Amino acid sequence: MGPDSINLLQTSTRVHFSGLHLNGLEGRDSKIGQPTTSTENAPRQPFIIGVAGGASSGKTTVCNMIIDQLHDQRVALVNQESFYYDLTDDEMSLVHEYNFDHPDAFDTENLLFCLENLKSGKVIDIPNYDFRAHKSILPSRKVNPADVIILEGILVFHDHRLRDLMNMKIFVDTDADLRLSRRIRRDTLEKGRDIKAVLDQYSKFVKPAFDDFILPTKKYADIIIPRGGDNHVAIDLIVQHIHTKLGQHQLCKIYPNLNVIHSTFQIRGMHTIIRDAQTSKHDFIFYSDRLIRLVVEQGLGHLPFKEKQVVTPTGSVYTGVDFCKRLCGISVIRSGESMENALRACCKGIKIGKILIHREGDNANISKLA
Ligand SMILES: Nc1ncnc2c1ncn2[C@@H]1O[C@H](COP(=O)(O)OP(=O)(O)O)[C@@H](O)[C@H]1O
Ligand SMILES: O=c1ccn([C@@H]2O[C@H](COP(=O)(O)O)[C@@H](O)[C@H]2O)c(=O)[nH]1
Repeated sequence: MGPDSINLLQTSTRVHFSGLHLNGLEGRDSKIGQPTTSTENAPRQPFIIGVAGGASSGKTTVCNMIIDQLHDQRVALVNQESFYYDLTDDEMSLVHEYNFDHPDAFDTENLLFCLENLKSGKVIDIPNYDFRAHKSILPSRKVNPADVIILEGILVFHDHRLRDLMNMKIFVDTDADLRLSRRIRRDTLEKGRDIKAVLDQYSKFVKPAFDDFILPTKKYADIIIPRGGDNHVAIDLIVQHIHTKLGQHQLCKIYPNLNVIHSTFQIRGMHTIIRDAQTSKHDFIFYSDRLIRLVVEQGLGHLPFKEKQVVTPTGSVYTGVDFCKRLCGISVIRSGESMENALRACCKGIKIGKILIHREGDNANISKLA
């Protein structure tokens, strides 16, 4: 662990807190949300997470739990095992002698190439590695650009170029006996291997590679999760952190008093409809009105209020707030007056004034007529 670690958990020498280590995460992912240009269309840098740990430690389980909780974000999952080199015929004939746990078993150059392309917003083709054939088969898997990219695999922290691409590094730390028992169960039941072959591979390659290559990369982790998918506290904290980083909208960096409404599938769905060239005028107006209503409701939430107590029908006192009085709306003529209906629907009896912003002649003098 680096000297700048923030410890939220124990090692033998550190404070025991909750089941999670954060090693200098804060301020690290400065690439996220950094304004490159001032427009909303500027491509947002995806948040790249690396998830490493021994075989059968629960990496996939942890990734799936994170993905489940990031429901309103676009997430791309990339497995390092998709990038195993194809075995040659000679290697196939001696497959029991092949070390699938050595860093050289992976085509790391291709993995880097794919990840860099995905990061820059391109659709990528990921090889489809077949564990029975020990080679990639067609068709490959298309992966679309995403807000969050998760790279999972036993050795994803081994190459510094991969580590450098990551905004967050997670190490799933599960006891060796549990990893072995899960591996025996998985390889015998799901992969149809016999138990002797599984144990031989484990003692010959899996365990030595864990000690020599995987465990030494634990020091690069920002977060170490003991007990993998059983550690709900750790996963909740990770998801919260990702949400915070993704929530830092580009424009908020430039305009600190800008409030960006939290996105949901509903909101993204409506944006999809109003951007679609095929959408009818009727639907465009309907969904624009719904979106505008959300903006108006959100805006009203920022107006001042004062505390107010009321007596409920059951006679108890409820301490609430009173909306501020003397509100009026100003509608800008020629902007389509698009927010008027929503404002009237939200604020009973509100008075709405009109303002015309009018350009006179070619000298760009702007006068306001109310
Ligand atoms: N917390 C857990 N409790 C019980 N079984 C688990 C747990 N986490 C993972 N497993 C099982 O262990 C096996 C390996 O888990 P997986 O998440 O695929 O690990 P990895 O991706 O590290 O190989 C799978 O069969 C999975 O269902
Ligand atoms: O053809 C293969 C390729 C890999 N393995 C083993 O898989 C694990 C890594 O996968 P996890 O999902 O992280 O468990 C690794 O230990 C390899 O030994 C294989 O047996 N055959």
